[in-house]
Amino acid sequence: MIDHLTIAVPKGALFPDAAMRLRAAGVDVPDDVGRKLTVTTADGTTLLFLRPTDVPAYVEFGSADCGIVGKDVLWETDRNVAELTDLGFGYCRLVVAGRRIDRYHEGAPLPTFLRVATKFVNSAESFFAERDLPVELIPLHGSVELAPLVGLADLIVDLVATGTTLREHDLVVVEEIAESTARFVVNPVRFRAKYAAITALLERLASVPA
Ligand SMILES: Nc1ncnc2c1ncn2[C@@H]1O[C@H](COP(=O)(O)OP(=O)(O)OP(=O)(O)O)[C@@H](O)[C@H]1O
Ligand SMILES: O=P(O)(O)OC[C@H]1O[C@H](OP(=O)(O)OP(=O)(O)O)[C@H](O)[C@@H]1O
Repeated sequence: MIDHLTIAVPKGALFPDAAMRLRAAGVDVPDDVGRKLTVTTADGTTLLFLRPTDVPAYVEFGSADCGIVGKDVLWETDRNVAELTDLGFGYCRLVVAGRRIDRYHEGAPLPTFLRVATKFVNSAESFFAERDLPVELIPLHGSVELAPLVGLADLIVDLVATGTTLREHDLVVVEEIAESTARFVVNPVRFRAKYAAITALLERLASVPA
């Protein structure tokens, strides 16, 4: 009997490359997801279209057998999913950034009690803790670059891809924390239960160049 897979597919920035890669691996992903939540393809594969940060939850609880998600999301989650491969696309860097005018990137002393705005609370906390820098983290959900411009924070920790958003707001990278790309993740129990179907998909995904 063939095991049909349910795959968690990220919407947003990762969707075009994730869809292209899945199609090259033989999964019939629609071009336009629009407001669709899920589709089942002709070969019986079910696709769930999710906010990227929700992918690990759907995979851990087994609502999806496997999925695609940015490494940056995995840094921030305690969800029990197994990362099987680096898919290579969705490259971006998690960085500490600040206002050019503050010259932190040129070694200007940081305020004693730094305020740092970010969506990446765990990564930021570990980064500053390793450097013994006391910080007050301000968790935000988006438009993080605004925080230093209006005095909410001294620094931000955020993703940078092209660098356009930083440049347009006269912000600069102070330090790089890590690099992120999209990963193929699985539910560890489902991996054993649907080993043949998941490894076949993994091999097809991994054989397509990024
Ligand atoms: N320039 C970029 N900026 C942000 N994320 C990027 C970029 N390039 C690639 N990515 C990847 O895309 C993912 C974010 O996608 P997107 O911006 O669509 O979601 P989001 O709205 O920030 O997330 P969510 O809705 O889950 O909070 C990141 O997790 C990262 O892996
Ligand atoms: O270096 P760039 O190519 O300019 O990309 C970086 C921007 O993209 C992301 O924002 P996103 O579009 O996910 O919006 P949000 O974080 O404000 O939700 C990230 O948080 C930066 O703002």
